[in-house]
Amino acid sequence: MGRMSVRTQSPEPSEQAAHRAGFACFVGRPNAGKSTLTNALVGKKVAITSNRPQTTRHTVRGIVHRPEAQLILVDTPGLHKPRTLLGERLNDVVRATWAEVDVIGFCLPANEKLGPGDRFIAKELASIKKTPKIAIVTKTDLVDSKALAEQLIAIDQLGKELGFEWAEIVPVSAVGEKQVDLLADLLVPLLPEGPALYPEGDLTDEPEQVMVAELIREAALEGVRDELPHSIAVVVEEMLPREDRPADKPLLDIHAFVYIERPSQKGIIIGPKGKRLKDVGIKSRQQIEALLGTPVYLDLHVKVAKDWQRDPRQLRKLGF
Ligand SMILES: Nc1nc2c(ncn2[C@@H]2O[C@H](COP(=O)(O)OP(=O)(O)OP(=O)(O)O)[C@@H](O)[C@H]2O)c(=O)[nH]1
Repeated sequence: MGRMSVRTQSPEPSEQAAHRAGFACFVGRPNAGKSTLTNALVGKKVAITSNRPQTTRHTVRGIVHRPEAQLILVDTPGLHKPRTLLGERLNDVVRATWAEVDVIGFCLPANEKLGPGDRFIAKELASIKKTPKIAIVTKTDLVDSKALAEQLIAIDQLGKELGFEWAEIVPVSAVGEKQVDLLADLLVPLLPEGPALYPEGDLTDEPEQVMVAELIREAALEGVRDELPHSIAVVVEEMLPREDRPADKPLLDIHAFVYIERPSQKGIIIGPKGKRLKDVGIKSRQQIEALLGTPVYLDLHVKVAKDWQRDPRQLRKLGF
């Protein structure tokens, strides 16, 4: 076996390191732990996580502010074998993102053997020559040290097979809060020198409407993912402060549509006597209020957008 550098310690900071700022994105199979890792690095919930694949439809950025650097995380949807027009568009978005960032973090769960899905992504990565690639072994809390060592070797080997060297191979656990800071330490030197690109305190520049839509979508999918895996889209039509409210009692009116593909799915979303939709409304309203820090009146409507995953006009309307 040739040289393999697996990091468990931070590099020594040099005396007067120049300020750096730039973009990183995490790629990897669905469920690889990208969103959870983004949240762990940023320290606040900005991306939506779930235990089911492909919830990260939109590019969500989290920003790590440090005295010596600003690391902007771009969370892309998972690259996957396209079966629909939506799938193809998503893959285009992913590749465009990869070509623009300063460093790519390839997330591979420690507890799952490398598979065809990983190789598919790794091959695509290999074609993006100039961007440094860090292999991030996620969920290390789920395996013992022997299994972890085997995974590290397999990942090193994968890079060699495809003709490139990982800039680093870093084992992390976002849930166990292990080596997450180290990962940031290793990403920062790969960023270009330059001033901060965002004001301190900014955690995300994702338009609020998109984040609100994601929260509603997440709540709407809760418990019915098996029945409606990828058939829900949420569009926030309007977000306006209610007029004539006293300054100390503001209210934000939010009108949103939950799109489903078929009329038969309406019952699943709405539930008996509308109870389920009501619960979805209550749950997502609480999260939106926490996110935006203001009381919210949430108005949800369910609409059928037939086969929206295949129709370019619908896709545009839904922001793809
Ligand atoms: N034990 C453990 N579980 C983790 C860790 N990181 C993520 N998970 C779990 O793995 C599942 C997937 O994590 P996500 O962060 O949603 O994965 P993702 O790659 O963003 O998934 P997509 O949005 O589907 O692409 C969730 O159930 C997480 O709780 C970790 O460090 N340890």
